[in-house]
Amino acid sequence: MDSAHLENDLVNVLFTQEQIQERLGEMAQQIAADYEGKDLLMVGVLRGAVMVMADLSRALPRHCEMDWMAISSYGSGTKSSGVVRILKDLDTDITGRHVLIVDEIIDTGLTLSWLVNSLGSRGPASVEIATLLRKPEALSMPVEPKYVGWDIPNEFVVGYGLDYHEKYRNLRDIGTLAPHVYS
Ligand SMILES: O=P(O)(O)OC[C@H]1O[C@H](OP(=O)(O)OP(=O)(O)O)[C@H](O)[C@@H]1O
Ligand SMILES: Nc1nc2[nH]cnc2c(=O)[nH]1
Repeated sequence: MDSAHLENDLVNVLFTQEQIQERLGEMAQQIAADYEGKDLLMVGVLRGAVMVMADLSRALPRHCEMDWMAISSYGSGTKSSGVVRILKDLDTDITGRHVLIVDEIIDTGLTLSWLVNSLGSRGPASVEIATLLRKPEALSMPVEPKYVGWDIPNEFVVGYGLDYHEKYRNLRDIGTLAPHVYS
């Protein structure tokens, strides 16, 4: 599959790579201001958050540490159920640390509300969330990301870390897939 083919599978580009970098730059400025004088541990949620973590952290004009978690949500079909299992835990002791969870999308909100509770029980100084995208369903969940790139409609999106059957994560833009991909 060449890159031209990859781009052609998008029916609608929601955010271009330029828009994504600009928005992440704005979020980074806000994060830098909010965490001034504090240590900052950014926790990426594998695998989709790899791109956001790479670009958001490099847009930060300050030091930060990074760690990663891999979690799996169980549910029927493609829906998350909120029953979460840790596949890879943090290597860092977060007691007394300022933790910023970095993810690319909050959909139902189940995964991150579980993760905030889980990390919150380890005695951190604070736990906040930065997500590039948020879908409407998450607004009715007890999960309040401090930093949100964009609120988007309830559509399945791919690119910039977001996959469809593990493909399209390496697209630079974010968009919706053409119907022929699903058939
Ligand atoms: O708000 P929710 O409905 O719980 O969904 C959000 C989760 O879904 C995505 O991960 P996914 O399970 O697709 O795994 P991936 O990062 O490995 O692609 C995303 O990174 C969040 O962790
Ligand atoms: N690729 C992808 N993964 C998701 N996980 C939760 N919502 C989405 C979405 O819209 N796209």
